[in-house]
Amino acid sequence: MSLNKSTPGQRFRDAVASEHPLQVVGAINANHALLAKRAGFKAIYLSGGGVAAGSLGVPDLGITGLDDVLTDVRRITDVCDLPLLVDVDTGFGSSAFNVARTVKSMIKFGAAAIHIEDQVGAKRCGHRPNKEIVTQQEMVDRIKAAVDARTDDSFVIMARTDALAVEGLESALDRAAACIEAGADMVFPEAITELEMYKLFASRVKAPILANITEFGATPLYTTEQLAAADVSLVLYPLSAFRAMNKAAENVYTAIRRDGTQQNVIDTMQTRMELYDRIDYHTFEQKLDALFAAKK
Ligand SMILES: C[C@](O)(C(=O)O)[C@H](CC(=O)O)C(=O)O
Ligand SMILES: [Mg+2]
Repeated sequence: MSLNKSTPGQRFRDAVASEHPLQVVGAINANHALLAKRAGFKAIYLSGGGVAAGSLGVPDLGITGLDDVLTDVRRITDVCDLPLLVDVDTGFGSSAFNVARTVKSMIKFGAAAIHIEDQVGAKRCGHRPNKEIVTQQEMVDRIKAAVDARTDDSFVIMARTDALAVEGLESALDRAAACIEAGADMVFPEAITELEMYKLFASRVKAPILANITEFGATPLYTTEQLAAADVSLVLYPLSAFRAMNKAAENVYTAIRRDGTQQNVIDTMQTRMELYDRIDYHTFEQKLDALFAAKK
């Protein structure tokens, strides 16, 4: 792992400044973080829906707690120095103290940025019907609490608004502007349905805008070229590798159960050597051998 002395937050800001739009890709675990780095991404993401479905096996409905997410954050930041954007849902608790605790913990565990949203505590996935949101004032208070709790000024606070689907475009634009006024660094307008909308957010808030290009949702799969033209600064692929990995696992389970052997799916597998290469197995092994040799 290469050593980088700047803070995770600063590295995230630098990445946003250096790539237009910055591709931020979901990494469901530490192994995927290494794969994302190897593929050339400059920033990675820990999805709330991913922690829920992947680590806990439950839906994205506000069931996950702060410690569940922190465990995955620490595992990722322990092995990968790419700046990590973390989905903290509604902040893990309704008071300013809860939000403050969430922010402080995220910084401590090595995250670079969080996004915090304006849904009610019993939240839903942003691309599902019947979402409910808190008042603009309550959301602004969440942002103020988050900004105030920062123990590192470079740490990025991104405000997500789910208002478009609930109250419409004007409300979503107002909320985004109010969050930036309250000190948020970037805006994540959720479940956008038309490309031109991003431009409206960008010109209204004068801060970086994130486009959530999640599959099978409300937002078309816009390309980086289209998003750059719509003044988008960051593009998120939160669960793409997770969805592919799950499908691959299902195929393998089905085949082994059906055929009594894995021979028909062996070509779909990462080999032992590929795995060892991705996690740097041989360097660890050499260190171990050297240690034992020194003791002899
Ligand atoms: C970005 C998101 O918040 C997530 O948890 O990854 C989800 C993604 C999804 O369910 O596709 C969301 O958009 O609500
Ligand atoms: Mg989420």
